[in-house]
Amino acid sequence: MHFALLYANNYLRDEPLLVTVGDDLVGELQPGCQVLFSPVNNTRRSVIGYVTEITDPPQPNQPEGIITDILNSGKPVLTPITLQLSIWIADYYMTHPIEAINAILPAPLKTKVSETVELTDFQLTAGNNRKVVSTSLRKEILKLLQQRKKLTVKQLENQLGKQNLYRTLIEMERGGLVTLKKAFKVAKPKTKTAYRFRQPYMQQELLRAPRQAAAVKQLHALETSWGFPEQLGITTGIARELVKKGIFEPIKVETGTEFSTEFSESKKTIKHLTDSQQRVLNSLLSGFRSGSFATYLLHGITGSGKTIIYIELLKEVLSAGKTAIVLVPEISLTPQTASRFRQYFGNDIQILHSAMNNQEKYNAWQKLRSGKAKIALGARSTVFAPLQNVGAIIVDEEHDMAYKQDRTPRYNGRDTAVMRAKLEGALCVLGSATPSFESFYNAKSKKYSLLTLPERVDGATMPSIKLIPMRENRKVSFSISEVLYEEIKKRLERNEQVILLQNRRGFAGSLLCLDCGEIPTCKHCNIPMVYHAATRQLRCHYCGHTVFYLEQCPHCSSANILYKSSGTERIEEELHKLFPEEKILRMDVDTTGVKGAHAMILNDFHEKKARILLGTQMVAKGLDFPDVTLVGVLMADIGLNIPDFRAGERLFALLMQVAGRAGRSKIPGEVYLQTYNTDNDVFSFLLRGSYEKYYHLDMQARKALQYPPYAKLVSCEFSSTEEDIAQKASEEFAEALKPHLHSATFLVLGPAPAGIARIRGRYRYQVLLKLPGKKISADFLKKMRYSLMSKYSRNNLSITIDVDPQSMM
Ligand SMILES: Nc1ncnc2c1ncn2[C@@H]1O[C@H](COP(=O)(O)OP(=O)(O)OP(=O)(O)O)[C@@H](O)[C@H]1O
Ligand SMILES: [Zn+2]
Repeated sequence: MHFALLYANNYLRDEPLLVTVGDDLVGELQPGCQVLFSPVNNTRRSVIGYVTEITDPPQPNQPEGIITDILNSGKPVLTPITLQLSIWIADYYMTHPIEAINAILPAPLKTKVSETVELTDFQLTAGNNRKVVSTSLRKEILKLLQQRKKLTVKQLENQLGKQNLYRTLIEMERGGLVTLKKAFKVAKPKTKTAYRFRQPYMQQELLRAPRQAAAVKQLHALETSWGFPEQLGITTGIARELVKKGIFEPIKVETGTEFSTEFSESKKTIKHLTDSQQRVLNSLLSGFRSGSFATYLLHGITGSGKTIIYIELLKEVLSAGKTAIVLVPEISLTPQTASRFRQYFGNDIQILHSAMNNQEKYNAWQKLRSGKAKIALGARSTVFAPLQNVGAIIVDEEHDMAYKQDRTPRYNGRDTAVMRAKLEGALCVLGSATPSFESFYNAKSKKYSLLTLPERVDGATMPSIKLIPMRENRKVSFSISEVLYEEIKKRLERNEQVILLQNRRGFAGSLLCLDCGEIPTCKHCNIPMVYHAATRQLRCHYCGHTVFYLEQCPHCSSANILYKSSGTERIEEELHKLFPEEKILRMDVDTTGVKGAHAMILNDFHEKKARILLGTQMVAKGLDFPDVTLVGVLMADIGLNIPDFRAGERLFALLMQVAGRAGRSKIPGEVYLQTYNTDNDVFSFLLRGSYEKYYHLDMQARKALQYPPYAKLVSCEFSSTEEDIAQKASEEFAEALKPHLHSATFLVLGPAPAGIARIRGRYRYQVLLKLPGKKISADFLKKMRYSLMSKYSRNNLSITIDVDPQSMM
């Protein structure tokens, strides 16, 4: 008898299951293989599992089932290193190994979609290779395939009345007779009807119906050549009227955000690296050549030319016969970076993004697994790319919050990258103009090697930053000061470009009644709702709940409403009034909901089809446009009010990043921040351009209060549809913890209702653990979790443990 250890779906355990291996599979099976196994007591059920070890001789335990087949052509789906990584994730982030494995593998690999079998050309032309076709079973299979060309494994099994054919098929594949692969039904992309002008728009067209006229005007103003009825402020009925009149025509537009490679930029040849770039590259290259694990933090100011250093490093990695991983925060937001890498590496690079369909994802994964592509570039989960022999892992914009996954397993892609590099014996490079304070601390304490690029390339200088105190300055519109207005005007006169940032949409558009003080809040989520003028609706940004809004207080009917801070949409209107001739590009969640929208907006800006780009945080990320000479932040204080100890760090980074979009070539840039509280430390250090001084200041506060990096945080969330259960469970948890931890080395905060006390009808309580001594037994926490969950299983209790939480709302 032969045995193996495996983790299986639906078995939420920390220890692997012991199973027997069918005799015919011995020799095929390797650690990392995806298999089907049948539990002892239910041989008809088959569950997908992942083998971690082949053990022989047997252990004293009773086997819990038998492996009946191997999937994925018998090739392991986990490399020895991604297998180790899954165990590390499970341990560090306090989840189960099977959950970590399921996070590592892309969806199409985990589906029950049966693999299909096809004859190869070789088989059709070269005649039969006697050795391989010798058994009658194989002959039967070939005969069936000759009739039907392509069959799923299941169909073959049914037709032949046999089970577990994989083993045989794998051998036939090896003999070159058939190929096995998964084929997915490609779902038709979702589309929605939009409208565009049938003929080029002509001003003289007189429309008496005011709504139709407004819609025509609105469509003219949009950055896209088409618009959905709600963007045009009309019903589908009115849109059809316009179609009848021959003014509009309907088109189908694909919805869903998708990365588009349509961002086109001609390849820039960089003749030689600057001295600083060369110095940094040399350090990285010698680190790489030494062949051992090391982590570098590349602190290069905005516009210092980090991308080309990554590219030069990767060239060396590939020529040494190794592979590499590049992580970016959100791929749709950085089409420019992705396209630059592609220009250099062509087919050697595989870009991964969440909007690929299953077939594309599956193909991309196989390409990396087989070594046909040597570089994987993508967001967070790309850290799990099935590459072997990884020589370098690059984490661009390493400070970005998007690296943290906000569902189980709650891993941080950046930290996982460092761990994977360690397991691979590879080089890890974390790059940013505003490193996370944790990473900077690690560099200061010599855990990482610090490399700096202190100046911009090509003689460009850092932009100058100025504050506009809003209380003392005249405004030309609700959200724009006279000073900023004049500066924008100056840039337009010189045909330069402007980027305007309005921070965070969740806070923009909030309402307050100046008569009764009412703030409309979502009845499900207990958070303020946001006003959307286009649809005249209030919307909850957590659960999507909407209500109609008539620009008056729902409580006392007063029309005296304060729009606490304006959303990008409202600012766009103000800009239209101030600069009626100017085309304005707006980039926020509303304008980027359709396929390729980010790239489209950025392309337009790149080609100078518009000179003003207005947006949320999206406009702060990595954009590199030489003609941008002015950056304006409309309410620079927003962001400081988030209940989070990292609020200062985050706002500092955001403002520094957005400021860094200005003056990236010969013409110097200027940055204006409209503020309400000019005394804040964030602003004073920003004016001095002193990232490091602000870091030291913030570190003092963190040290005093024992926040990371001085302590490790673990946040435990208790939620239930019954409020008292969530509260009771969290109290019991906190009580049970106390005797096990010594007050010198830990702190338990709470329980308290979470920042957002209710989401989708569930009440949430939080217990926050600060662990200066770093370690708490994961086993202990997990056991408490299980026992509480089973105690309150009838009350719908769920407990989420978040290690190193990034946001505690
Ligand atoms: N040695 C060089 N000579 C001339 N131009 C260069 C050189 N190195 C980089 N550049 C150009 O400088 C610009 C800025 O480079 P890059 O976008 O890599 O900056 P970055 O460090 O990533 O900045 P940010 O952190 O703001 O995104 C790019 O247009 C790039 O092509
Ligand atoms: Zn809601």
